[in-house]
Amino acid sequence: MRIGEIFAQLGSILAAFMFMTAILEQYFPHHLRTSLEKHSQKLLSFLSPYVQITFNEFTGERLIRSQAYSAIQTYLGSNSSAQARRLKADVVKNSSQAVSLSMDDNEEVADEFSGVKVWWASGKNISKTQTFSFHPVNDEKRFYNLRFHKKHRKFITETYINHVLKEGKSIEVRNRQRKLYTNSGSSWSHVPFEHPATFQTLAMEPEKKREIVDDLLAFSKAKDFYARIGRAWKRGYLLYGPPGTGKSTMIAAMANLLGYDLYDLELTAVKDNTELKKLLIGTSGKAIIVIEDIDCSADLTGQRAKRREKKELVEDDDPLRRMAREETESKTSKITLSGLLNFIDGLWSACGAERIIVFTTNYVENLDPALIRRGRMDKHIELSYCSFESFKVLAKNYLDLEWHHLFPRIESLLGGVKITPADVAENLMPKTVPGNAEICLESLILALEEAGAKAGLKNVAQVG
Ligand SMILES: Nc1ncnc2c1ncn2[C@@H]1O[C@H](COP(=O)(O)OP(=O)(O)OP(=O)(O)O)[C@@H](O)[C@H]1O
Ligand SMILES: [Mg+2]
Repeated sequence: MRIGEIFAQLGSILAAFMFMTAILEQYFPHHLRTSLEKHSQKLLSFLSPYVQITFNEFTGERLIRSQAYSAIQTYLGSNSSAQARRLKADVVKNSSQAVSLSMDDNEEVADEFSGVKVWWASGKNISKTQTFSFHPVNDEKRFYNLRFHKKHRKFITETYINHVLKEGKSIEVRNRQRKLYTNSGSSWSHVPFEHPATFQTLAMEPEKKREIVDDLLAFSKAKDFYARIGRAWKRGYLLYGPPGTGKSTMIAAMANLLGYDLYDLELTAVKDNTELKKLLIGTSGKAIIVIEDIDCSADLTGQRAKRREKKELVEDDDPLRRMAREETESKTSKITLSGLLNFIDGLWSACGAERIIVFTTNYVENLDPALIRRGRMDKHIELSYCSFESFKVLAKNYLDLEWHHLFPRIESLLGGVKITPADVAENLMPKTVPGNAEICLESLILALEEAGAKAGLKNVAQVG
């Protein structure tokens, strides 16, 4: 058939359709028309081998945006931008992406999963109820239609839809702008979390690094496991080691690896256990809660009492006022170790999921064994002085060097000197523009020799 004939036939079909619609509109009352439409649709779906499932954008009477709809939208994102002819671009709040693309209304894209082909179509209903308002009311209700062959019904409803929702949600998590929370009083305030640290750039022995990464990834995927064994989905890490060995850097790398938010809990700013409770309940899932320098924080009571005494002496010598203040202050219970442990163990279990708590300290030996026993702090990680393996990571990061003729000298010096990765990093910072690797490595060798000489002097003094 020639093109012209095809168009002519299409035209006559369209004309017949319009004629029928006009007749229907004119001679059939509204309710008859609706029932006719319904029956013809039923007939069509009876004859069709395809099944269709609709996912509406808004659910329930309070018109809450459906999580399934937004997960599907995200899931279809890459498919849509590759297949659909008309796309919608949106600036998404709380997302690290500049714009997100989704298919426009009345577009269709195909998807395939485990060899089964399905089609997703987007559409919108415009509500027919017209209410008078000074402000135009947007009554569009969007939806996605999932169409598939009826022989795959079981697979689609039991496996495919779950896969789409899970994948969509995890893409949402990966794309969202993560936050760094800090506490003031009993509330959190936040800024965007933009620390660039990754495990790749963290200087550490490769096997140890691998083990930590595996542990974190296993945790993040273990929702069902934790549910099955009846434990709260949380994990505690204790990072210990001298200043400048990468504890804080590792926490940022953890957050970047898992896509979690960071809550930096400053215990010295928390008034009492009630405030602590509020703060911890106020944290969301997919979060790392960090308490840095726990050895200093555990001694809170003493520090605060001392600080208060000093302040009172300076600020207030009216005995009546001082007595009144002392009375109110003695009423407020302070943070105690048991308050903290309660959360880590018990209360927390009841009020949330997928949380990692990280404690850091420079002096692990000062910590109360009750605080760090396994189950509370599941994994103890020592960050230590710079080894040659760690140095190689830093050399790659800072100088883009895999090997250099000065490396053997540095290796032998590192064997006998304690230097932190922070100090090594400082020496590897470019000193000229453009950077010169040799100058940096020589500056590091000098620093190592000086540190070696100092340590030698100390040893001699000790022996003497
Ligand atoms: N293991 C490491 N890998 C990569 N960089 C590191 C490492 N350790 C330290 N650094 C560098 O040194 C700086 C200080 O490190 P970081 O703040 O992580 O140390 P820290 O162990 O938390 O110290 P502190 O005990 O004083 O809090 C970081 O900005 C980072 O650039
Ligand atoms: Mg730190």
